[in-house]
Amino acid sequence: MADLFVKICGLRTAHDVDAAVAAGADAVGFVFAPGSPRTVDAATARELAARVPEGVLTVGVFRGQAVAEVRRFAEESGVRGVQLHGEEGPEEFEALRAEGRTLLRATAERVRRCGEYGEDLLLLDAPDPGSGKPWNWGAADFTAPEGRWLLAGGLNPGNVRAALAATGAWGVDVSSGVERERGVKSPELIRAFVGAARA
Ligand SMILES: O=C(O)c1ccccc1N[C@@H]1O[C@H](COP(=O)(O)O)[C@@H](O)[C@H]1O
Repeated sequence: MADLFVKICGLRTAHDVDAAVAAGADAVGFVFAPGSPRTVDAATARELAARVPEGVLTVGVFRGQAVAEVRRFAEESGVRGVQLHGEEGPEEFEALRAEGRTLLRATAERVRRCGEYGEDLLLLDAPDPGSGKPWNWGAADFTAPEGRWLLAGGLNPGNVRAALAATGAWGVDVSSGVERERGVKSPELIRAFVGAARA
């Protein structure tokens, strides 16, 4: 599955970014949501994003933050994508769309298709994002949404193939599963994850 879209999230150092890009990630994420062991400030994200080649999408990750704050972080860091994990509705997506960024809508709801809120990519995640806990994507009654959607939540090099086989996801997103300890990425696990996802 050569075209599988892979996003590596929660990067905090130049080393992390270089490892994700070298492994072949399509997108890299910087967490701006407060309270995460992966949270970075806008200036750090700007430095990290500057290392990322044009063809790789840089994404700012937010949870329950006001549009004005999302906009400020996005502008200050220069990320080209915005991932929202809160209760945002179509109005917030519409407001952010005006800035021309790629919009990712992250949800634990059973959403039927990508694009209902004007998002470019839909992200089906666990109720507790960034926890590394899988959700029941393997359940018999799971119905994949239509369109471009990413599976996230508790993925790792050991389970990503099974997750893709069970769901048929268009892409995958990982954070905890490529860390050697909470908040600390492992280049080896990043490589192993991308390799397994695209095997
Ligand atoms: O990574 C975080 O700490 C985080 C905080 C707030 C919102 C989202 C966060 N991460 C996102 O969670 C999923 C999957 O994480 P995991 O692989 O289960 O750890 C991914 O989309 C991250 O972007």
